[in-house]
Amino acid sequence: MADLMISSQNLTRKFGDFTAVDHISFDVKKGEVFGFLGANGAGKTTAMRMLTGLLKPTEGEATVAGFDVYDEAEEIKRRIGYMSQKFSLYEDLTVKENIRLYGGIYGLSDKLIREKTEQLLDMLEMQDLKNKKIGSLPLGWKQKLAFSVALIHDPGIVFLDEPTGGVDPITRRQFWEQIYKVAEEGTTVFVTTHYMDEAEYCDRVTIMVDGRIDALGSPEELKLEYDANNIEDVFVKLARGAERSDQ
Ligand SMILES: Nc1ncnc2c1ncn2[C@@H]1O[C@H](COP(=O)(O)OP(=O)(O)OP(=O)(O)O)[C@@H](O)[C@H]1O
Repeated sequence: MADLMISSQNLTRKFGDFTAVDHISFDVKKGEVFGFLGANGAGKTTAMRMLTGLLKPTEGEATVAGFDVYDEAEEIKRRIGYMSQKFSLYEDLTVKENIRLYGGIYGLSDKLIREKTEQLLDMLEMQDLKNKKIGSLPLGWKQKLAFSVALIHDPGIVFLDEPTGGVDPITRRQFWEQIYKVAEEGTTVFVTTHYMDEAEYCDRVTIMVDGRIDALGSPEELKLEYDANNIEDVFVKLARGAERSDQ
């Protein structure tokens, strides 16, 4: 049980009469790269918001890093990293200022922030860019930096909401190398994506359709189960029966 970073049983969220997330159940182990797939509107962001302590579930149970999503949301927030396309770095601040800002938000001491800043700039080979405003950097660099900043407080688990949107396949591949590296070091990675090739890089994936988890397993298991050549085929077979209009 100590190795379980997420445990969800029948987690559900309704908005009025509409069920955005419908009784989803799954576990995620420490160090696992867990992919969350689904068409637009399937319920991925709502599920992620419940697991990160930002939104109360309507029913069901879930723990993240051993803490309960209903009563211990603040504990959860302190122990997770979070990166989304929408909430990211401050464009008007420099690379170094962004790192310092997030270090402060996550409660690191000034000394640790200085050390982490140097480590991070070296690791990302961004020393020459440290005084450049974020707004002037290519999207791929911003994503790599946002990912590293989400890990600055060494959380046990990081949630990534469509982290690689809008960049080319080579830049996406480099981003995934960063993901593997932190997973090897023991950090759990929960990632939503709609890039089907990225699903193949995950240890296990779930596919959400109309708020439900319709498939869950390793990419190999799912391809066998659905008699498909790749995850995209699995996804198409499942999504064909979907009802939500915005996909
Ligand atoms: N606050 C809200 N009030 C009412 N309906 C909502 C709310 N948030 C989400 N929904 C609805 O719940 C459904 C699931 O939305 P959600 O954003 O979780 O999907 P998603 O899979 O993350 O899609 P996307 O990739 O487009 O973000 C959608 O039909 C959406 O319109």
